[in-house]
Amino acid sequence: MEQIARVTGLTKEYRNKRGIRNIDLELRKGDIYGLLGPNGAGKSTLLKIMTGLIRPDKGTVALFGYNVDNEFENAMRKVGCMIESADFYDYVTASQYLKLVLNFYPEIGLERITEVLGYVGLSPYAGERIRHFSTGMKQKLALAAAVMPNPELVLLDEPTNGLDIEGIVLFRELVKRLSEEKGITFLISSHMIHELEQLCNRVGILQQGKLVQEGEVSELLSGSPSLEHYYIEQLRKAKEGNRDDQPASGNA
Ligand SMILES: Nc1ncnc2c1ncn2[C@@H]1O[C@H](COP(=O)(O)OP(=O)(O)OP(=O)(O)O)[C@@H](O)[C@H]1O
Repeated sequence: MEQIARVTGLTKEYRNKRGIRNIDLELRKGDIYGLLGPNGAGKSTLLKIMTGLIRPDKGTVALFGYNVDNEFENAMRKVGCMIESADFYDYVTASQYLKLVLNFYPEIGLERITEVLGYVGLSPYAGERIRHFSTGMKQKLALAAAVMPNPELVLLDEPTNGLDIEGIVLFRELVKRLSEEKGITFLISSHMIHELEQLCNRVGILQQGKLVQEGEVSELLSGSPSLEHYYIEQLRKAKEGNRDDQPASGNA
């Protein structure tokens, strides 16, 4: 299976000694990979390094075979992302905002704006100022921007935060559709285990900055009644293992 992303020995320690430690991770074409972990486990840190927003102390990230650190433009060419809650110029409308995003992609026509607004269910609000949007609507707009360049890899940090039930279902259907129809590979961080169980083919569990477990959802579920059950079990084991270990690198 074609390799889309390769993370090797990734380590980032903030001044407070927290962060992530020695993460290895691989994304293969077509994966919908769920990154699970409690608050402070290191999910955002990992995604920020993968998209070049912060630099690691050690380790490398290769996207499509290009190193994010020194071949950034090539590495990011086929990547869409939504990292932490999106900040917008809130005096512009949804369409105007997406038009600004299009400035980064001169090869893409204006008709794509209508298309991506339709994907996320925001067509009726295309002409409305973002200032009047709810949190969930902003999340949807950020997702629309992430898929704008027809990416082959999409990295999403807590994408369902602030979404209502309908929004969550719509999001799930959208990811599944983009995965099936366009073959897009996804890395999605979330606390929402049930969401990831229904959506992902593979998951990794981050705990206190370390990737303590990963695998195919179908395999993990063969020995557990649910992903939630499996997840809680893994966190418990990791905590027990940590008692005799070094001071934790995360605060989870
Ligand atoms: N800029 C920073 N300076 C110092 N510590 C930080 C910084 N950013 C994150 N941390 C710490 O690093 C650890 C990992 O944080 P991170 O935001 O990556 O976790 P997370 O898994 O995304 O958490 P959440 O689910 O709460 O968003 C936490 O202990 C956090 O307090």
